[in-house]
Amino acid sequence: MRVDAGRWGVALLDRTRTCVVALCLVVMLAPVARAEEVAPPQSIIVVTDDNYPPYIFRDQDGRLQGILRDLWSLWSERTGIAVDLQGLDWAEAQRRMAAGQADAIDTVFRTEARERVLAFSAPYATLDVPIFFHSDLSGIVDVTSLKGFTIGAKDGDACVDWLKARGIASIRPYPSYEAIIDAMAARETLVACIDKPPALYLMYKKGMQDVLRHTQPLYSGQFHWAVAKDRPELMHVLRQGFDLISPRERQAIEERWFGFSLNDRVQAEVWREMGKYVLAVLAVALLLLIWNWLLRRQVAHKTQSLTLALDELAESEGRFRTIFDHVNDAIFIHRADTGRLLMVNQRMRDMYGMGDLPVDRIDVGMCSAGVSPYGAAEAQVWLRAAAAGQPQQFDWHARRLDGSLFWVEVSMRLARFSDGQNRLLVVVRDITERKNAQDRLEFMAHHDPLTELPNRLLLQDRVDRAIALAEREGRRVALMFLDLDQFKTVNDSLGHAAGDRLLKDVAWRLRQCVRESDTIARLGGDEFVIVLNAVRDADGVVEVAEKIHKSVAPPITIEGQEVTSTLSMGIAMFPEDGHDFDTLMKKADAAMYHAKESGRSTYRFFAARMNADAVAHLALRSGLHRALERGEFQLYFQPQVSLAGGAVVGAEALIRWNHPERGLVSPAEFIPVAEDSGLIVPMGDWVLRQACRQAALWQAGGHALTMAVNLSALQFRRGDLERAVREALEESGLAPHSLELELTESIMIQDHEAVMDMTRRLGALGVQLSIDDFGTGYSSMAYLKRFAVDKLKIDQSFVRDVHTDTDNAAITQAIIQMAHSLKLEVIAEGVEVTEVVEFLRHHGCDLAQGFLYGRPMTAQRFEKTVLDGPIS
Ligand SMILES: Nc1nc2c(ncn2[C@@H]2O[C@@H]3COP(=O)(O)O[C@H]4[C@@H](O)[C@H](n5cnc6c(=O)[nH]c(N)nc65)O[C@@H]4COP(=O)(O)O[C@H]3[C@H]2O)c(=O)[nH]1
Repeated sequence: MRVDAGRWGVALLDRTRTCVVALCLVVMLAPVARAEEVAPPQSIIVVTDDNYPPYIFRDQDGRLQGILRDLWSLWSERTGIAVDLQGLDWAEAQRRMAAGQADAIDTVFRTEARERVLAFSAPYATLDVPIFFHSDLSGIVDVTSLKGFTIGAKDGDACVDWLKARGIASIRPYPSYEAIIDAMAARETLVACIDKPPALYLMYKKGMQDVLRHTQPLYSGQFHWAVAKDRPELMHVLRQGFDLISPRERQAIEERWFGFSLNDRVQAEVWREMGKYVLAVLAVALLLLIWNWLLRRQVAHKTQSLTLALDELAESEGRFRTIFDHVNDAIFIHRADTGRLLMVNQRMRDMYGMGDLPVDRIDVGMCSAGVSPYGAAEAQVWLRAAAAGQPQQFDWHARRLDGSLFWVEVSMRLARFSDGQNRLLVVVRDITERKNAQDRLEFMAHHDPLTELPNRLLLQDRVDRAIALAEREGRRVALMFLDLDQFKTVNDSLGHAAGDRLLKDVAWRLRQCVRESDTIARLGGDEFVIVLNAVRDADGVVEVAEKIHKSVAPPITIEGQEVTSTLSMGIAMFPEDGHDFDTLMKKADAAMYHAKESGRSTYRFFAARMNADAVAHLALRSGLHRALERGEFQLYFQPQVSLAGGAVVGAEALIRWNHPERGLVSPAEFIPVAEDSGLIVPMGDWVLRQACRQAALWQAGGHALTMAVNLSALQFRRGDLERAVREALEESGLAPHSLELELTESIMIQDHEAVMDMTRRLGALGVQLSIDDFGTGYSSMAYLKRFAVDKLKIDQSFVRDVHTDTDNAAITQAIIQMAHSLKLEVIAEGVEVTEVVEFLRHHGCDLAQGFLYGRPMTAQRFEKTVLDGPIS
């Protein structure tokens, strides 16, 4: 209700004001009319565009509607002058105005042409004229960008003149703005020049706000109404009439058609446009914010990852460094071109004694022995191959920074680094121990471990070379085969350690006798070979042989014993005796045996006969093996006589070999061979059984004889001597005290404890023990006391000439006295003449044995000549 009352109030106020204004207009116009004598018109014709919504347009019924219709109605109402407002096609409206068929024209822009004929009111609306275009087009921003397009425009519109004035001729005319908008909706026209207010109005009406866009205004036009220039009184009337319409009324009319004032509408449009921009800007800002946030998150993430990676890298670097420094091998990286080291591990520093020396002050050359065959030339070959991508592995003679040398195994390969540079990665292993072991093995393969002299293998090589050289130079080579005469005795009596010492001493002495270029080799046992290179003749060889004899002659002391060693030498010459190693060796060996047979401690050159002897010697060795099986051995017996009464009280069993071809062979020839081959043990057992059996037979025949049997050192060491003796006694039934075992001095002084034990056990069996060949070995009272021996046998070398040789007489006498002081019986062997018997009797010797009483003989002969016939 209050609202209605308000409206009514306003209407009443307006009507009152209108009456006042009309009255004033009459008052005001009266003097004018009087002055010009022109009466105000009763009615006026106003032509206008009929299609410029919302200013003026026709509704569905064809009636004019719009702001201008309402304004002119109000004007008519205020002035009392009827207004025939004619909405026409704009061109027609202009034509009628020009033809004087209308009093005023509205919705007209002010142009120069029009100013010439029309008088214009003040502008009442400012209208932008932009280009409208489909939103899917781009690049349309100003008039120049319109070229190539057909521009839609309302026929007779100011825009047509404006475009043409700017060279745009391709214009499609439409009867109204609505027709243009419809044509654009149908995409018949894509671009059009339309005044902005009707365009926006029509787009809004047809829901095409999003279909079309527009440029900045090409220009701005202003709406006027106008009258013919020659009708100022009419202009005056019209102006006064409009002055009667208040701005508020005008605004109310505009709001009614726009819904709000045109300016507000434009403002809203601006705000809407701005809003779009603001939204777009906000959206962009938001996107930027999100992007920024995402970027920050990504950066944070990356930073974290990077930190982690750096930590891992540092940790990995630490781990790498720990491993790098603690591996057992030295590792270094160096430049292949300059050899300069770039990186070394701790092991490398330790191995090469680098200390804290900066790595860039070391090059690989400083780490190499640099001596052939490991010199710079070889290194270059390996370095080049490794730099070409072929991994290399080789042994290298390395040098510590203090100059000392050692052996390494080097593995070298190309390493490509991230900086694109190629380096060599080198792993070095200290192989000094392995190398030394290899060298030692190599040495051992070619040398005798005891004396470190070349062995047979190396000897052969040296002989071959010496022969080749001598052949070229027309010279000779001497091959000397040496054998130590007493080695066996020393070895058996003083033990292996003593034997070894003797061999080493002899080796040392031999070295003093020959030139560096000559070769001394040890073949094993007591055999040595000397090769004299490039000798002129046999005289030179003789000189060396004598030098050698002199050199080995001085005795050496081993385990408190003075040992004198002599050598037997056989010499073969190239080219006379052979052209190859084997031949020369055989011949030198044969010559050596010949030297031995010739009395030892001498040398012999090879002669054809020696070869035959050597062959015979070999045959002896092999024949001996078969002799026992074939029953080729036989025992001979030599009588032992009591010097006091002249009775035969015993016999010594002496072995003989009835060789099928050679006849009787002396034990002096085959016993050493049997000892060498070990055959002496079964042979000794056989002798024991035979001798006991024979003694028992003789005893059974009424001859109370003791039976003396020789024992070899080997029987003591290897044979089960006690068992053999017991069995022989048991088998034969001989009383143990009738068996006398002859031991040599050399047996007595070997492995004391074992020998003492054995002699005690033999003694316990009840057998007698005597020492054979007393005086030739290491005659010592000490062991005579310790061993439970019963008898001494003075060696025949003293006895034989005791009547003529005072020295031997003195020795024999001393032995007899000493033996008796120890309560031992004494027997002298080698008694050949009665003078010796007298001497022995005179000095109290108990027994005698020798050719004087009978040579060794068969059992039958012994019975016939000794047992059955008295011995004088
Ligand atoms: N010039 C000369 N010589 C005399 C005289 N009286 C004895 N002979 C010899 O002197 C050697 C004594 O034996 P042997 O010293 O034990 O020396 C023995 C002994 O060591 C060894 N032998 C002999 N038979 C055996 C044996 O059955 N077993 C062992 N292990 N060795 C034996 O062979 C060596 C040599 O034996 P045979 O040639 O039989 O030589 C015997 C004997 O023929 C003499 O008045 N003048």
